Amino acid sequence: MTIQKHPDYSKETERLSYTKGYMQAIIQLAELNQGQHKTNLKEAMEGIGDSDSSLNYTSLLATSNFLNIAEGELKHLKEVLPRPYFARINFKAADKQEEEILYIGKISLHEPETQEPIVIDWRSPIANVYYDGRIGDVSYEAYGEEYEGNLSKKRQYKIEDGKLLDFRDVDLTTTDELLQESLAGKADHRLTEIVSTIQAEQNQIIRADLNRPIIVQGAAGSGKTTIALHRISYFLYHYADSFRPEELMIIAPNRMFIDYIGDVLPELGVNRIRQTTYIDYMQEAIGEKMKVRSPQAKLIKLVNGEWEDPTFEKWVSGFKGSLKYKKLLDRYISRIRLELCPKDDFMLEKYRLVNGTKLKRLYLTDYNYLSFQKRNDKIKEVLKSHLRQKKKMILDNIQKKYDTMLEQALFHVQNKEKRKQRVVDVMEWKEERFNTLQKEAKTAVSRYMKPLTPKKMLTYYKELFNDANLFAEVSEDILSTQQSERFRLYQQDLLAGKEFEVEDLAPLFYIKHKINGIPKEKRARNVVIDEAQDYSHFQLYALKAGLETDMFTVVGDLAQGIHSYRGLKSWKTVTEKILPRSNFMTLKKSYRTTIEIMDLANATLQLLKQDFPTVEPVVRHGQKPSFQSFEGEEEFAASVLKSVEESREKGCDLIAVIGKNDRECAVIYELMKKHSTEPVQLLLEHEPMNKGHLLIMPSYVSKGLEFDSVIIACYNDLYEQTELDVKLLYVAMTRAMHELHLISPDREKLLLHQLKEGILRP
Ligand SMILES: Nc1ncnc2c1ncn2[C@@H]1O[C@H](COP(=O)(O)OP(=O)(O)OP(=O)(O)O)[C@@H](O)[C@H]1O
Repeated sequence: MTIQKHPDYSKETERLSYTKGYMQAIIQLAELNQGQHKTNLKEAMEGIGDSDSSLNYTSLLATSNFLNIAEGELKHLKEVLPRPYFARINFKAADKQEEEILYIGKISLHEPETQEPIVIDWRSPIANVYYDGRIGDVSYEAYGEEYEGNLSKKRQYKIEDGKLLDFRDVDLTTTDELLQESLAGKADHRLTEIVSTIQAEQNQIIRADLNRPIIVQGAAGSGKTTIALHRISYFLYHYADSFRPEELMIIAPNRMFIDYIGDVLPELGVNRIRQTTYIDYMQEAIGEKMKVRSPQAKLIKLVNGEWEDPTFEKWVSGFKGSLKYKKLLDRYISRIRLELCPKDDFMLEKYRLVNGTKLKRLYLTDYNYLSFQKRNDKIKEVLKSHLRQKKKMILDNIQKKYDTMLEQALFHVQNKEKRKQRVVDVMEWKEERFNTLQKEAKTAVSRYMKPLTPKKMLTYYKELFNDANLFAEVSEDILSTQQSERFRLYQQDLLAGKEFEVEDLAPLFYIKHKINGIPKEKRARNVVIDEAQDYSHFQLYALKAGLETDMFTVVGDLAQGIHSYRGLKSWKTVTEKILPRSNFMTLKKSYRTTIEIMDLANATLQLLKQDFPTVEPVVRHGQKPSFQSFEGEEEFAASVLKSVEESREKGCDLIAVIGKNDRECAVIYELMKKHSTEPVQLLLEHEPMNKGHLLIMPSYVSKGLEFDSVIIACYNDLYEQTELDVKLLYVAMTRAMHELHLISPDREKLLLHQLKEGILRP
């Protein structure tokens, strides 16, 4: 049946043009308001969207005043105009007679007079029943109360450029066709908003308790990044009155990611939030000029097999990311605290102004919650205030003493000459005494505070490794004597070269927090961390401590943990020790990849010792992955080109050739430049992609990205059955949305020989 023949078609088209007319009117009015042309409003109104009688002048005027729209909102309204809503629900609240028809879109609009909703926002409490509720009896929560009702219809619309193209009702029996259609789309629309097709398991995460941290373990392609961004939008909607977007910070793995998400956030009505990478943020917050080695440097060396002693190098990274290292630093910080803590009495000449014990107590107990620098500032204030009060008293006493002396001179010295001399002397002594005291008083506080002022934070970090005895003491029963000394020398050597590893940033940030405090303007109240499996325990802990909040949204996938030598191997410590208030949730379905590709990726994952759950692809079929072997350069190039051609024929735009490492990719790139007729781009870092080019990149660079078609090419550097190689292969496979091709000298080089028959195309 064509949609035009649907009995509701004309009602639906009328509704659409009514909504659009209303929105257009508001847009024009808001623009008029903004232009301060209110005087001619009435004339200007003539001819505006008057197709519907309800758009009368008064109602619009009220709306325009009521909606004295901010520029950003107006822009958003214009953006949603071509698709004012995407779904509707028929809902009868338990306490009402009438069923309501509610249209769901990306903004909310109400009739100003009747307050009847024209469109409700997807983030509003009642919209939850669209995402969560099945047809029938449902409930939703709003402002702490539970509301019940009956959902009799869920209808989805396909509206493009303001035209109604299709609509269909969703119930228990129909699969979600809109989702299917959306997933069949192209990769260059990646990370668009998915408000119309959010799935129940994803909805639960978006709407999970906003006052608690959340940790999401989500399979590759399960929508972690997408869902994190939607949760931000949901959060800001709910706390619009009490939370400024600037107080929310997304920490993305690299700049490329920020470009990606940069497109989606405005579509979700989210502006002005902070977006940064871990390294950028750390450097900014630490506030010292530092040379930090590339975060990929270690991994690349590891993948290329270039480490002299990989076991030790991995151990160093692991240790620096562990809470044991935090414990070691805590001991060191404790010593610094004692060094900086006031002990002596605060004196002005022979006068004791403040008792040392009191100052010590203030520092160690009362100001315990503050950084050392801030405690220092407070102590300084205490000293200054005591000095101010007591100086006057001391000066008065001196004054009295000399007055008495003067009196004695005047009345008891008989000899005139002697008396005169005595008076002059007393006056001079007094002045001298006053001057000395004043001078003393001027510098008393700074003299007292000088030895208590913290050194530069980087100096402290370096000193820790330069002093063998000190390090041995603070590492006692944390590291063995041998480990301790080897680690100390490693660090000493590293820092002598004025370089830091990424793993040093969390310790430095933590020390800065304890010693100087992280400046308020650098802190955030709510933090979103993507690709969290690449973070270490200490990184997460330090962020929580330094930002002084546990309001974190942490999303990641342990199966893609290619940095697990420094990162997480399980979520246990994070949920139990670092973010104990958190909700832990999982996403098991993959929305990116076809069943056939996911079968292969799952089988590859099973080669690992660690037991990762099988990822369930949503029902979307495609071709089985292909495998081609080759002999020699010519055959290799021909195989890649054949895969590219096949993918292009299937309509794939974004195609990536993924090699194991940068070495391999450089070779493939040269070969492709020679043989391919299309332009080729080599991506060794996270840099902007030239869409329309054939992209060549190492497996670790592909993490977090997605392509219509992926060609995994193994020319020289084979994948071995190690944890890292299997994960790299898994990451590469799960980048594919529609097509996957594998090329290597033989199956073994891609670990395919271990897989059961039938997974690959014959
Ligand atoms: N409910 C949905 N409706 C439509 N598309 C979706 C939905 N959920 C996820 N997707 C799509 O699935 C793809 C994967 O999403 P996303 O990149 O957020 O996943 P991820 O879990 O972060 O992946 P990875 O860990 O592999 O990088 C994207 O193209 C996204 O648009």
